[in-house]
Amino acid sequence: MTLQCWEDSISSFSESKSDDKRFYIITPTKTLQLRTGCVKDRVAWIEALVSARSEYSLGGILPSDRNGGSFSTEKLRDRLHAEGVGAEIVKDCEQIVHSEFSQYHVQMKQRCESYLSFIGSLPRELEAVNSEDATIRGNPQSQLFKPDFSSSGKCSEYSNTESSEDAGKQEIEKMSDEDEFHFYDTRQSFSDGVASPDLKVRYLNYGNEACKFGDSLAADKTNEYLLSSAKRRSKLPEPVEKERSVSLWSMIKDNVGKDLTRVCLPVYFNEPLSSLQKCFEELEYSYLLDRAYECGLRGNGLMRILYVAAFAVSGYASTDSRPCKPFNPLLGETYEADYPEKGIRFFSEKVSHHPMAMACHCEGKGWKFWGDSNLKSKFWGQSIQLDPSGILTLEFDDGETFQWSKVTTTINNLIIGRVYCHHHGTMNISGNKKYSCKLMFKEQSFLERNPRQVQGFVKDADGTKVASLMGKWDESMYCVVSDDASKLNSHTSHQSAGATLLWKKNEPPADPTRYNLSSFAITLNELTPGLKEKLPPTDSRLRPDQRHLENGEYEKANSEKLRLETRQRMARNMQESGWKPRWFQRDSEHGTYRYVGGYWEAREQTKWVGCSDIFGSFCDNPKPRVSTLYTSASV
Ligand SMILES: CC(C)CCC[C@@H](C)[C@H]1CC[C@H]2[C@@H]3CC=C4C[C@@H](O)CC[C@]4(C)[C@H]3CC[C@]12C
Repeated sequence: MTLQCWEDSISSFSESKSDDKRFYIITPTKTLQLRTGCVKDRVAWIEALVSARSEYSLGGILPSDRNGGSFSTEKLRDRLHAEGVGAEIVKDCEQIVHSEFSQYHVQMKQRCESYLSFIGSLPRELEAVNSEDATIRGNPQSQLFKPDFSSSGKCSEYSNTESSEDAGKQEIEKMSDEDEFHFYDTRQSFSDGVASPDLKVRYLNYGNEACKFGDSLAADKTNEYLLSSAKRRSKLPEPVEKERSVSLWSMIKDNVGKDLTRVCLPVYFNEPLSSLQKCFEELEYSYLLDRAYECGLRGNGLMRILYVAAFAVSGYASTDSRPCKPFNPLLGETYEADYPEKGIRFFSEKVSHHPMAMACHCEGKGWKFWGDSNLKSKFWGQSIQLDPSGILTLEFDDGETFQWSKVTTTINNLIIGRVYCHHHGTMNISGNKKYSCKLMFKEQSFLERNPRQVQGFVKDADGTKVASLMGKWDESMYCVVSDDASKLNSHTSHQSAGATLLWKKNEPPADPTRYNLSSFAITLNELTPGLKEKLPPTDSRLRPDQRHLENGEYEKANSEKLRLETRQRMARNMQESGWKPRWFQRDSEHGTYRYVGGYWEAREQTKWVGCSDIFGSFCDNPKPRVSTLYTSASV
C-alpha cells in the first residue's frame, strides 16, 4: 500500500537553491511547496524521499529483504582463530552477532515501513489542506496559506541540478513577495495530524522568527502517531436502544432553588464522558504548548505567552453546542489518557466530594500542566452560573511558569429552549518572567452582534502593551505583535491587517454524535485493545452506567446509575472518616492539589495498591450510616 501511494502520488521532488530550507514535492496534479525549520531538517526530508523512491524503484523490496538479512562473520572468525580461541567459543560469538543483527534488521524494517507509509500519505494530506484553506485564502485579510499552483505535468526526477532548480524558480515566480513568508510548516504536518487526524488546522512560520520544532518529533514519534492514530476510533458505537426525550423541566421543577448539580437526573441528560475526561478535553490543542515551549527556547518569550493564551482559550472550544451533562465521578475515580501521538500523558482524580473537586496533571514535551477544579454554582431557575475557583499552572522545563484561573460559565435555557453555555469574565495569565497577559471574555448581551469574543493583550515587565489578541473561543485566536502601542490599541478585530492566526478549532467529526462530541472527545472513553487489563479499577472507562449510555443501553445505564448514586452517598461518610486521594496531595498552604507521582509506575506493574473497586457491587462495601446520607445524590 505504502509504495503504491508513492507511485500514485509523488512524481518527483526537488530542492530549492535560493532557499536552503525549501523543497518541492511534485504530484501529478500540483506542486507542494514545503519549508522546514532548519537546513538539517530539509536534508532529513530529502534523504527520506530519496530512500523511499529508491525502495519504490526497486519494486517495493525493503532493504532487509533485498540483502536477505545476511552478512559475513568470516573476518571475526579468522581473527578469533588467530587469537587461538577455541572453535566452540568462536561459534558462540558468531551466533551472538547473528542474533543481534537479525533483531536489528527487524527493527529497521518496521521503521522503514512506517516511514514510507507516512511519506506516501503526505501529498494526499497536504492537498486536503490546500483545498480546505481555499476559503481562508478568499479573505485577503486573513490570507494564511500559499495559493495552490499546478505543476502542469512537470515530472522531473529529484536532483539538485539547475534544471530542477528552474522548476522551483518557475513556481516561485508565480508568487507575490508577500506570499514569501507563508509556507506549510513541515513540522506542523506531523504534530497537527496528531491533534487532528484530518490535518484541518495549520500554522505559519513567522519568516525569520520561525518557531522551529526541534528534534522532539523524530521518526519514532511519527511511527507512534501512525500506529496509534490508526487505533483510535472516529465514531461512537451504534445505540442499542432507541433514544428518548424527557422534559428537563419535569425533572427539576421540584428542585428550583437547589443546587442543580446535586439533583438526581436520569441518564438521558448525560453525555458518555465523566467530568474527569472532560478535563482532558481541555488539552485537545496541547500542541499550542509544544509550540510555546519551542518559541521560548529560541528566545521568543512573547510568542510563548501568546501560544499559552491561545491554549487557555482553546479549552473552551469543546463546550460549544454540547447540551448534556458529564457524569459526576465517584470519590476516588480516576482517568488516565496516554496519547503518545500528541506527546502527552494525562491523569486526573476526583479528590473531594464535598465540595466537589478534581485534580489533574499532564506531562508534555517540555512542559507540565496541572490544576484543580472546584466549581461554585448558582442556580437562577432558567440558568446556572458556574464560578470556577482553582488555579491552573503551566511549567516549562526551562523554569518559566504561567498561572491562570478559568472565567465564569453560564448555562442558559435550562427550562425552555436549547441549552447552551457562554463564558464571560477576565482571565489573567501571570508569568514568572517578562510577560503577563489579560484576556477578556465578552459578556453576552441581546445587542451583541458578535458573541463569544475574546480580546486581550500582553504586557511586558514595564507594563507596556507589546501584543494584542483577538478572536472567539469557539473559532480561532489571532495576535498582532507590535512595538507601537498606539497601533495595537487601534486593533479591534482579527480583520486587522497583519493579524496572525495562533489557533483554529478543528472541524467537527464526519459522523456527528447526538452529544455533539468533537473527534477528539469521541476517543476519550474508548477501551482500545489491551487497555482494559492495564487500567486501575477506578478508571472512568470502567464505570458501567457511562459505558451503557455510550452503547445506547439506556435502561441498564439508568439502573446502574441509581446503584452507583447510592454508593456515592457514602462519600461524605468516607471523607469524614479520613479518606484521602490516592494520587494527589493537598498543599495545606495554598489549598491546591499536587500529583504525588507513582501512577504510571504502578501501571507498569499493574499493582493497584489502595485502589478499590469503586464501581463494584454495593454489598461488598460497608453500609452507609443513615444519618450521614445526602438528601439528594450528586449526578
Ligand atoms: C441539566 C443539564 C441537562 C444541562 C446541561 C449542562 C451542561 C451544558 C453543563 C453541565 C456541566 C458544565 C461544565 C462544567 C464545568 C466546566 C468547566 C468550565 O471551566 C468550562 C465549562 C464547563 C466545561 C461546563 C460546560 C457546560 C456543562 C457541560
